[in-house]
Amino acid sequence: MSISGDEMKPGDGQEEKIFVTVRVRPLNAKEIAKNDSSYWECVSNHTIIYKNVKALTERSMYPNAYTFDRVYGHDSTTREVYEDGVKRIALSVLNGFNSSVFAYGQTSSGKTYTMTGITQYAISDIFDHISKQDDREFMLKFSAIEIYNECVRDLLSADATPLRLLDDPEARTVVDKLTEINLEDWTHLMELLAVCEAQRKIGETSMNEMSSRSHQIIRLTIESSPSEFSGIDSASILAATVNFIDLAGSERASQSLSMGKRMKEGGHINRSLLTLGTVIRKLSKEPNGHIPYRDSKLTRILQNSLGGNAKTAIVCTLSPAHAHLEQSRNTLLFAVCAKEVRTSAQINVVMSEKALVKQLQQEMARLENELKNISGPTNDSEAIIKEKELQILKMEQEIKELTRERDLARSRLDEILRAAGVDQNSLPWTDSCSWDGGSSSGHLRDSSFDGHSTSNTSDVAVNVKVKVNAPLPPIALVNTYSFPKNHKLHNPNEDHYVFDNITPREFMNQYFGPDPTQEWDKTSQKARERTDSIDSCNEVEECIEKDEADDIVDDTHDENQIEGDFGNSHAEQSTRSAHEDVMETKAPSLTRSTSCSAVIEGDVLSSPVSEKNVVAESKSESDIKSLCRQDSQGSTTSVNEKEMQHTDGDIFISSPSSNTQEKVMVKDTPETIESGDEMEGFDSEKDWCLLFEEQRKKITKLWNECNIPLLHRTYFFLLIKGDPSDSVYIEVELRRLSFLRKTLDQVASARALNLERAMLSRKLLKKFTSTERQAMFAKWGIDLESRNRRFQLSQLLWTKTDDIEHVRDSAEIVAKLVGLIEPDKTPKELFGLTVATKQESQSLLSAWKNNLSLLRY
Ligand SMILES: Nc1ncnc2c1ncn2[C@@H]1O[C@H](COP(=O)(O)OP(=O)(O)OP(=O)(O)O)[C@@H](O)[C@H]1O
Repeated sequence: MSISGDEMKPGDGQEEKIFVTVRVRPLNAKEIAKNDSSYWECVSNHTIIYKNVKALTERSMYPNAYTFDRVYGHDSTTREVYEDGVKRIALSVLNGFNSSVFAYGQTSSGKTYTMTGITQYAISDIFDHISKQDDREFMLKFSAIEIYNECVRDLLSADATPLRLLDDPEARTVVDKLTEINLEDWTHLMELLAVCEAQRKIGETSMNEMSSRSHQIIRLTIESSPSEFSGIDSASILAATVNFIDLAGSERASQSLSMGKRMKEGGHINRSLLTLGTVIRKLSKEPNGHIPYRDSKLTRILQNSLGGNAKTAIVCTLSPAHAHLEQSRNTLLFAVCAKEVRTSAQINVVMSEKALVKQLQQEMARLENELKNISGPTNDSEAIIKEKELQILKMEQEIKELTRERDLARSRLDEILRAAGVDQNSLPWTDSCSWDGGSSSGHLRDSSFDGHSTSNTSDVAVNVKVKVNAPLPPIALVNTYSFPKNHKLHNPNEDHYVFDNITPREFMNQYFGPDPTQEWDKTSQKARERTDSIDSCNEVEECIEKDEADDIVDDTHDENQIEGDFGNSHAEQSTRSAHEDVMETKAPSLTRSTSCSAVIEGDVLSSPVSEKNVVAESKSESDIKSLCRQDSQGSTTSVNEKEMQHTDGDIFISSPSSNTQEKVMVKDTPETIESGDEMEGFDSEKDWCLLFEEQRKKITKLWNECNIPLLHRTYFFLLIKGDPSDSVYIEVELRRLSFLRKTLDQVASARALNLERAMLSRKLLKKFTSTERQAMFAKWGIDLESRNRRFQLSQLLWTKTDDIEHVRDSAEIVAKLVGLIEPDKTPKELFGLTVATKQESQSLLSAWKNNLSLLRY
């Protein structure tokens, strides 16, 4: 491949000096006729001297000897000039290097003569070289311009319109709209050269009958690529140009005798050559300084050849005539400067246009991928589909989980109701289609949850383990529970209602009122803490009137009673301990009614049942004839062992065993207990004892079942004296506990049901967008800020979505029915839900349309 041994890799700049040769033509006929003689002699291949003896003896400002890369005398041939060095430069184009060969010299010095030969030799060699290359494919493009009077003209075009010079991105000057012809063969070349010669401005001067009046540049662009990659778009190619430049000759107007047009031409020629000389001089002296390439069209076009990416050879032609000595010396001075100029040629590897497009496309694809990685999929529809698919999977998992939770909740509720003896067939959820027909649904429809506040149970403790004695009507499960009046909605926003991630218990508390049982454990714990510490018995102290002088009660017997009758082990211990401490350290006197009131009206229990009413309905204490108390060992102690005294309405109980007295104030009882009537209403003391034991067991059992705190048990214990007068308090306690157990059972059942429904309805509502929900609620007149409305909504949705597997379909159907879905959109598009077919959707729709009325109030 290598033509001249200039094998280089792309990008490796090869810096080298311009190859400068000097050629002296022979004397022409006119010069011979004038007896002129040649004083220039090439004394070697590199040195030329001025051999005029007279001149050698003169003190001249010009040197007499000049050395260049090659010098040629008058007898040299153009072939020799070409072969010795110019050829290497010119043919480097075949290796991908830009190259330039141009002739510089005064008019009629032989520039055209020399360059014509060099151009043809070089192109001939190029053809010859290409013909020998089997492994590469070549393409030659031929173009030609002339610079005439500072105008660029296309020599291959009949249009004489000057062409513009443009700067490409790599700061190279290109000729705009220049004709480029694919060179086919030698004959084609000759034709083109002939065209150029015919087009070029040539004029007759006194010095040259065929004087070139313009600078001519013939450009050959050679592109080559390996044959194995021929036709492959991605193959890279070598592309370089070789310029053959025949400059116009400098001339002296006095010598050329030019006038008018020729004088003008000469002026342009000289100016452009002067600029060329300045550029060469500066490049040789100050290559890094400012180089005035743009001062002329010639230097602009030759910029790359003179100081850029090219290999350059200059042939300086001399006229041997003595008459042209000054111009010859100027030419030699130009040559001297030129040989110091360095260029830096590098292989030009360019992409084919198709390869370039393909490379750009690949780069675009890469950038798009990077963009996707940064901003996610650009295809919105694909992203939405993927998101919806994920939502479907998540929803299906939620449905499964919800189904499991519902089944668990239902089984627990069934268990409770079964234990309570409730007819489960009468419950509303047992028949999802009984909205209109079933009595339970009728209750639901008519129920007003705000208006059925039968009891304030917010402070009632509950641990639902009891079974109710009578079947509870289904509606009662709902109606007996009402929202505490002081309950505030934390956030009435319906989205919050639907999407908050609160737990079921928090959810119920927030939207259906606080769980009346939730504070109970705290209260119970609080009670334990209070009874565990004497210092914390403030409430007891409030109930005790201190009277250190008298009214000391011997509580030894009572302790035994607590242990045996009313306390569990913990209660026995803690209560006794507290009571002992109270008795020992403070010697309190107990105010019976105050203590009872504290228990009834205090923070432990607050029953809507009036104690006075209960007492009024109870058996009169005066009817109780006798009573007894049973100690922990089962022995009985007669009430007669105590002496009861009445003073100003106070009852003092004396215990023989302790010689202490207990002062009991009875304020709320309808009547005071008369001494001597203790056994009234009882056949015998034994009857009282049996009754007392029976009631004691009931109370103890209810205390445990209702998880009554120890504080209350302690207070109640302190009320009990062991005589028939206790029956009033025992009766009250039993009624209160029974009511409590029943109420809490109802509350628990209602809450369990409501929770289940609320959670399911919330699940259903989540199928809709916020806008859809708001439109739906607005259409149905549902105000979520109303607790009642919200509850009704949950009941409605519950009824419509009894089967959890239908929740999803219900969401779609409901949306369709309220006209929220655009007719041409499938539910899947709107909700991302899995509905197998459109037919399935339509069948579901028609099925639900039949129950359209059910969806409206
Ligand atoms: N080396 C040479 N041997 C024989 N004849 C030559 C040689 N060089 C030039 N000539 C002849 O000299 C004449 C002028 O040459 P040429 O036209 O090439 O000069 P030029 O430098 O191109 O002049 P111009 O600048 O005016 O165009 C021509 O007739 C040409 O044939």
